[in-house]
Amino acid sequence: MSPTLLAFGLAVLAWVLVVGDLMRRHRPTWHWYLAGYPATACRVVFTWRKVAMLNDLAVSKRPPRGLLGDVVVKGDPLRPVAPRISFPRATRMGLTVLVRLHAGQTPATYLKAADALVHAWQVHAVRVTSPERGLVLLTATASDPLARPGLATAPTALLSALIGALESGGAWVMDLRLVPHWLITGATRSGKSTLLARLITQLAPQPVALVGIDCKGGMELGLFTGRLSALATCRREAVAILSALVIDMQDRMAACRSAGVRSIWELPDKLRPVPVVVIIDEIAELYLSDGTRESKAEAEQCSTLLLRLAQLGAALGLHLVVAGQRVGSDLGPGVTALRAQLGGRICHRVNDPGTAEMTLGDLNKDAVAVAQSITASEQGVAVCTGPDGGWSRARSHLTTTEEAVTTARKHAAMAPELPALDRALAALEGDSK
Ligand SMILES: Nc1ncnc2c1ncn2[C@@H]1O[C@H](COP(=O)(O)OP(=O)(O)OP(=O)(O)O)[C@@H](O)[C@H]1O
Repeated sequence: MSPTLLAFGLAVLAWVLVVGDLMRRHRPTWHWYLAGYPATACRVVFTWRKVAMLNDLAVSKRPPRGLLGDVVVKGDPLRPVAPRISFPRATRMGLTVLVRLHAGQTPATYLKAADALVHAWQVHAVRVTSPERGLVLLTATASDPLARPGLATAPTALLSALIGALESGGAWVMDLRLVPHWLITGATRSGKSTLLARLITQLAPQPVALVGIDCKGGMELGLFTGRLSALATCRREAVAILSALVIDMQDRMAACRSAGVRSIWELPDKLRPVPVVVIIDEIAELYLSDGTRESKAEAEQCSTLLLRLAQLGAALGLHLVVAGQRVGSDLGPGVTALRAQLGGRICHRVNDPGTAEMTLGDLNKDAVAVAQSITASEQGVAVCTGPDGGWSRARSHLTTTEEAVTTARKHAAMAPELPALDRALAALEGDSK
């Protein structure tokens, strides 16, 4: 090889590794394609064999036991071969590598090695999926796309809300027609109320009744009073509202039965009752009791009513969005049963592993670990489940208090009247006088 060619080759390599690395750290997308990607791709290709060996991804073609005379000898055979990989393919946020599994390997081995890959490739995260039997797809993201998420867009649809951006750069959408009930958890200041505010501002312009249950004295959901069809600010009011909703649910059932349909969506437009979304901020307030008989009875009533709504409400246009700092079976016997009915899950930063496990553990174990790694500075970042059963990191769009109040005022006239709920709240006032 001529010295000029060699010098040119070395210069290109140096540019890719040094400049590329700098740009990768502070990149907009074009920098990533231009420089960050070549540097990371080189790192993937050149480190693959070593990383595979150190993380037990490489397998020797020789058997781990052999005959020495009449003696069977066991041990690690020499020269393990790293699995074959495709050339790293650039994506907007990072790169992907397809790995062909050795016979006998499963994606679980690669899941365990994901952390090692993050360090070896110097990227923000590596996700492991298996798009096809025998193949594993390693998706590396160069830097955290949720640090400054772009404004994602999504088509508008009834009962569908654009919440924010997914780690993949796509839109984070909560579609209540697809997933009727949701559980949202997160420690204090993790972004739950902001997410609820975003949900309400998205649903506010739609022909949907919004009912708030905020037993923290209505401090969070009180901002939306104008657009809410009813608001409960203490557990007594919550019981009244939930009881009225259960009666309304029975009326809806009767309407479906007499029309010979199985859900309100099959009813003709004129007969279809308005969909209702019940938003609960701080579920613990509904379940905790101070030990008195009255308080215990109230908590049990709440638990039963919520469970009934969750079990039967989906087809009848009654949806639950339940948020809480901590969700565990210690809150009450009904909590685990309710959780099973809340198919959509969103887990912000949590203080105890139990809450992350309770929110995501029954759906996906890897998601629990990722939720636990969310830091206090990542407000609004959460792990959310998708309609396909998968999960993703995501960040809600920041909805300011002013924005929330303005939207609620603007669409106040759209709030459908729910006379049964008004009557139930008025009866309570009458009783207390
Ligand atoms: N998506 C987001 N992007 C940026 N900042 C956010 C986002 N969501 C929330 N924050 C910031 O985090 C702060 C706390 O959020 P929020 O009040 O929603 O937390 P919370 O979980 O409801 O807390 P608490 O349980 O104490 O009410 C907000 O004031 C806001 O500044």
